[in-house]
Amino acid sequence: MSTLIAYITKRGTTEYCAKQLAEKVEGPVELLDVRKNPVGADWSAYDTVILGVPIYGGDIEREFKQFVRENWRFILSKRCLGLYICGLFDGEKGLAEIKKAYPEQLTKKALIADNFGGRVVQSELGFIERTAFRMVTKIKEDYSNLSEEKINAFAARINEARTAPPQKASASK
Ligand SMILES: Cc1cc2nc3c(=O)[nH]c(=O)nc-3n(C[C@H](O)[C@H](O)[C@H](O)COP(=O)(O)O)c2cc1C
Repeated sequence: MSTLIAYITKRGTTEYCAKQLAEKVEGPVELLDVRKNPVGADWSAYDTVILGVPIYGGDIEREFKQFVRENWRFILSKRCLGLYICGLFDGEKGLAEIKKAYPEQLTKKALIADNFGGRVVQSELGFIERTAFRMVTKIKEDYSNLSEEKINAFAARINEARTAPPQKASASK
């Protein structure tokens, strides 16, 4: 069985993370850019699903919300589920952004849900976005707190779960 990594991206960071995961997760992996294919996938082909989305203004894009809303039963039925976001805020704020990005049923089911960090290239932003970004973050330079370690740990957790037997026997004392 294969892994599906479904993501959306505005400026490439979330896609970069999806491609990194695709290299690190064992077995066949397919990438799905939800903006290019909002209808979704042939879900029966996958036992593992990874979802990735960037955070803008504390929220995620409507297109991705709709994709998850329309497919959540399929997503929930998978043996292995991993969720990530790309956002600059870490700590409590980052955790709150993960909770807001994904429905509770999915975060509960997920083996791992993490914020990989984000990247901003000032010259890629339009005037309004640049102004809003600078006001909120006070960051005026190009910036990255993207964590390769988190991507590696995420992939390792998925690989560990995929190779584990489907159900663990309950331990008797
Ligand atoms: C206008 C703007 C608003 C942003 N708002 C947030 C935010 O509310 N929370 C956050 O954690 N990161 C925020 N970010 C950082 C993005 O999540 C980060 O740049 C991410 O890497 C974008 O992913 P993408 O390249 O896949 O679009 C913002 C960035 C910009 C440019």
